[in-house]
Amino acid sequence: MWRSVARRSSQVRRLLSTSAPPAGPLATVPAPCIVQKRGNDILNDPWYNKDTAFPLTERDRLGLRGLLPPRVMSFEQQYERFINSYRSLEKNTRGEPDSIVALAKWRILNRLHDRNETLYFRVLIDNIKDLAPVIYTPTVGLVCENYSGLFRRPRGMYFTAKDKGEMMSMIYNWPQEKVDMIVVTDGSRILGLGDLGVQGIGIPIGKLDLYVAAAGINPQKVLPVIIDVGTNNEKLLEDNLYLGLRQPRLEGEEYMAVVDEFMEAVHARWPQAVFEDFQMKWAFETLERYRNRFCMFNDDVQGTAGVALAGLLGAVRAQGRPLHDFTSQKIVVAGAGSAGIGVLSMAKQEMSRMLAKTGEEGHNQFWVLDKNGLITKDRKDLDPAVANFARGHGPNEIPDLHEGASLVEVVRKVKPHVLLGLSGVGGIFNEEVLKAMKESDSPRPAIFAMSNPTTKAECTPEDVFKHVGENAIFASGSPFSNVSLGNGKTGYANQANNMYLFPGIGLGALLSGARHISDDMLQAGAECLASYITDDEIQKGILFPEVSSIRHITARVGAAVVRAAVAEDLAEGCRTVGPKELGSMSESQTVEYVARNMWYPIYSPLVNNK
Ligand SMILES: NC(=O)c1ccc[n+]([C@@H]2O[C@H](COP(=O)([O-])OP(=O)(O)OC[C@H]3O[C@@H](n4cnc5c(N)ncnc54)[C@H](O)[C@@H]3O)[C@@H](O)[C@H]2O)c1
Ligand SMILES: O=C(O)C[C@H](O)C(=O)O
Ligand SMILES: [Mg+2]
Repeated sequence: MWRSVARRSSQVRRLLSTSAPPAGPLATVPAPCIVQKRGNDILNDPWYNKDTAFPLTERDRLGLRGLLPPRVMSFEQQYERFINSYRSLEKNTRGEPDSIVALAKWRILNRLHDRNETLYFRVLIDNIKDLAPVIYTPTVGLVCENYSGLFRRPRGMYFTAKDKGEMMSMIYNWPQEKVDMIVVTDGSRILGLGDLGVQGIGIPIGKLDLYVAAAGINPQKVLPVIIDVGTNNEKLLEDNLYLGLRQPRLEGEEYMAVVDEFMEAVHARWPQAVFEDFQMKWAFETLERYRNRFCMFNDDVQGTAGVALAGLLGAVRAQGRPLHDFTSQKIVVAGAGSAGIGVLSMAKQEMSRMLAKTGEEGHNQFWVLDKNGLITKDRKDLDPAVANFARGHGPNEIPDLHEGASLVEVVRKVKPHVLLGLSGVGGIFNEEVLKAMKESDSPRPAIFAMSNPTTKAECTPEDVFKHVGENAIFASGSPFSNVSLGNGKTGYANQANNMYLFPGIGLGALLSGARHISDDMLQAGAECLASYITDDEIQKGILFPEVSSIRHITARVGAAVVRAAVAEDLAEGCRTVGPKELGSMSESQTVEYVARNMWYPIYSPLVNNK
């Protein structure tokens, strides 16, 4: 794989330097947009509303004369006005508790989202590094926790256990003819915050904001969905203001029947869905059940796996070793849930692929812990997905590492190259554990604290560089600031979040017209991400690109996914571009094709058709 990564990486760099960045508008004169509405109905529709930027001719044409103040502002002026208010808010809330500031920022953005989508997404795209933490992790976690109190307007669709038998007709209540991307949760495991019931809808909303900002999915064609089958969160059940079904979660066949009906209903109208933040048992069950029947993937299992794999390969490069040495890296994973097992499965697959090329035999390179400590074959009632990684009693085992051993014991004895956390428990990579990582067999011990939101991160970058040393490599699921190490040196706080992959996987699947999303398509996306970072950056401890380049990355990941779909004969083409044409595109032409199809927020002239 390394050769293909290196080749791809040089092509990607060439493309970056020679072609226009996919972040900007591709046509200077936007195509007109036909609207069926007039007057106030347009002003109240965030998809068409331009606020004070409606030109006079359009105000006449659309019955808006007199409904707006007379001065016509430009898009740029509106943009500046919003950014100024946002910066004032930052200034005025300085010194307030973090959660107050975060929610104030979310509110001002959410109000813009509700009012004027074009301006909202331009603000988001141009300031993605600053704003991703507001619309996505960590603030999205806070928003979900407080959703019932924050609720002002609905967004997306709410399917519940009480809608059984009605979903097929309900799906036609959604006003848009076409939907390209659906993100759905059942609210059962929201980030590391547990069961938040209906309030989990904040996650599909936040993820779809990223689909628009990073992948250029048209915001008129996205659909956030919550499937509310109740909640087992006692606090919510007792809360009078809770907006979801006040009943315990459906389980077993009753649960599956609701999700099955939703999938059939949604599929009757639109093709693509992404599953997000389902508790482990349902994450795996629904993935197995639907992945070959529908064009869907589970982002926590599969998106996370690809991002982690890119990081793990980066950690090998940082040690100055050939990629093949990945097969002998010792990896300790804290968390045997949907994300942890997803990562382990993909990493194991990658190791097997590498070993198959040289005909070598591999060993179990993973030590996995859950809330009861190290998982061994002595563990009773092991989930089959987890059992694959349980430690045994063979000659390759480290003596004395018993069932249920603590994290610090495991790290001390294994001396892993990588310590990866997907436990949802904040702070478990404590001083003792990190000091044990100092004895790692790697010259660049890597610590991935991937749990979200920030409060659930297994450790902070400060702790890592202090206790493990300056040569350590750090990545986290939620954003942290880099650490100044003195002597002008920087300890990089990478963000290892599935946001680097899910937009590209979705976009690639859409633009290839893939019937379903295969392992090869996912692997191609992960390899593309891994190749994005140069050797110089890797040496500095940079494993993932800046969030500000997410649109560039997504165009390339999307193209890699398209090409993998074509290679596997899964691509049926999209709109006027058929499978044959997709197959004849070179790598750079595929990137251009993907970039060309990314929506970009500019005001289109509106033409009334009523
Ligand atoms: N960075 C990313 O892109 C990304 C992607 C997906 C999930 N996540 C995060 O990963 C976390 C877990 O997600 P999930 O879907 O796997 O959840 P899950 O509930 O399915 O799994 C959590 C696992 O952690 C284990 N665990 C609990 N306490 C532990 C401890 N003290 N030590 C070791 N293991 C412990 C549990 O037993 C379980 O196996 C969440 O915080 C989520 O936000 C991050
Ligand atoms: O939502 C995120 O930030 C990443 C991931 O999907 C998670 O569940 O934590
Ligand atoms: Mg998730």
